[in-house]
Amino acid sequence: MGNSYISKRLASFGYAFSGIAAFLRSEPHARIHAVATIAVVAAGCWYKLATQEWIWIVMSIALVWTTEMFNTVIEKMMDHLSPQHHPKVKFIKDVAAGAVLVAAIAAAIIGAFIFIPYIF
Ligand SMILES: Nc1ncnc2c1ncn2[C@@H]1O[C@H](COP(=O)(O)OP(=O)(O)OP(=O)(O)O)[C@@H](O)[C@H]1O
Repeated sequence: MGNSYISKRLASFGYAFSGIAAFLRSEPHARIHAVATIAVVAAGCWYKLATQEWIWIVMSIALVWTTEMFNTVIEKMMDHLSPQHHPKVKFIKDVAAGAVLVAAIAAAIIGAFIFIPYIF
């Protein structure tokens, strides 16, 4: 019983990782986020950020990735459930896209607060 519990939990991790891989493979936006993430982490290492600064950077990166992943899920779900044009689908997709924009603006502001003093 213990073994089957652990193997089920491991399988769930496997599905979650394959979800991340599928997101990276299928979505051009995901690859843009991956490049941006690598650039920000490289800059953070270059400027030797403090622990508090890393915490803000990691939270910002996670916020942008999670909102983009949920936005993709909502888009795919609506395309599957309601392929025809509908004002409610427009509202759902636009609000989901707006959530990504809010996260991206917040991440850009946090990035500016952290990196501008190092750069200048
Ligand atoms: N079924 C629909 N009914 C009404 N409006 C829609 C519908 N599908 C898309 N739209 C409108 O088109 C916009 C773009 O939708 P789409 O699903 O192509 O997202 P996208 O941001 O272009 O996605 P991606 O670039 O990741 O493919 C939506 O935000 C919405 O305004």
